[in-house]
Amino acid sequence: MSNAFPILDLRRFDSDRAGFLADLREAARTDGFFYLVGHGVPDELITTVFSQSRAFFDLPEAAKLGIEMIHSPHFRGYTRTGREITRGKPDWREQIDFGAERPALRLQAGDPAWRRLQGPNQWPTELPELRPAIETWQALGVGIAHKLLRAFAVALEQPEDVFDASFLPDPTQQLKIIRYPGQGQGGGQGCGAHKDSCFVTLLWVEREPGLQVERDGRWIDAPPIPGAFVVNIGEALELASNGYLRATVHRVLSPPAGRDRLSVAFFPGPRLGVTIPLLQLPDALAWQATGPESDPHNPLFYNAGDNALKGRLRSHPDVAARYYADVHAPTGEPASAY
Ligand SMILES: O=C(O)CCC(=O)C(=O)O
Ligand SMILES: [Fe+2]
Repeated sequence: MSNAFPILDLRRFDSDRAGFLADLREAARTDGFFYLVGHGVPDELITTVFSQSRAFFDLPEAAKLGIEMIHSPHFRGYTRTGREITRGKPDWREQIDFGAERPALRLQAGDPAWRRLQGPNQWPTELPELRPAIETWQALGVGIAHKLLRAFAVALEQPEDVFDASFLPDPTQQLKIIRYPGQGQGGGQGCGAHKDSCFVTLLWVEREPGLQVERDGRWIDAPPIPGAFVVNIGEALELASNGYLRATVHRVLSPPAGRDRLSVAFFPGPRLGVTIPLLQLPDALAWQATGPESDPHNPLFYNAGDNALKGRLRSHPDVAARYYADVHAPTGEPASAY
């Protein structure tokens, strides 16, 4: 059976730019999901990250809880199965969230709440090899994302560096290592339907299928392809392109009983302080840019920090309650109502 989503080779951005951009534009305008090869991430790094991830998830629960996210106002650390919430329901997955390793910002009264997002990670001391591997993955992922952003810029008939000032030198670098237990242990919703808030998501799935993409009200399977990232457009690109590019809703089903599913999801996003630029598209494209989707359950914000924080507060109500009890949605509701 052929794949529902195209396979793009990133090397063609240099060797066959016109052809690559035509394929990218087509992929971006249809589902906003594609597979990416020619990305340059070495096999050994992938093997190390998955073997270290598995070793972490195999640790006794008490050890994993030593780095639980509730200890971090920056939404870093371990989340137990069933603790993360999507569309109001628990996700049947356990994970560690990492971000860019930076010191927490000095906060003053009246500072915007998103300034609390920056800070250090929580690394498991039992697995010293995990940290350098994740940091290498983040660095390579930023390079891939930067190249993709340049490609999207040209595809949108913009200056090639139009996103650079919103991304570099200190992009948002959220990365999750995730384990989905098999059905029968409470599973079903591995991860509920959602959009990602970043520019583009670079997802690597170890081997199990389960990811599904919404197309015209139906769910289309996006199984892993060996050697390829699954790439999808995030809300920041939807906002920048006034909806010409769409962040597509997707979800993950729990694997069958007796199996589990590991993935590494990297969400390179705009720098926290920036306003996501609203691009002036040429007329030929602008008529198809009908504005970002207006969804009362998922307001989109041009302020990158507000948009990133929205997703974190909604997904981790326990962390939100502990460190962000003072934060309210623009409508005046508590943040949990986002
Ligand atoms: O694990 C996956 O396959 C995708 C996870 C995902 O969509 C997310 O965490 O945003
Ligand atoms: Fe996602």
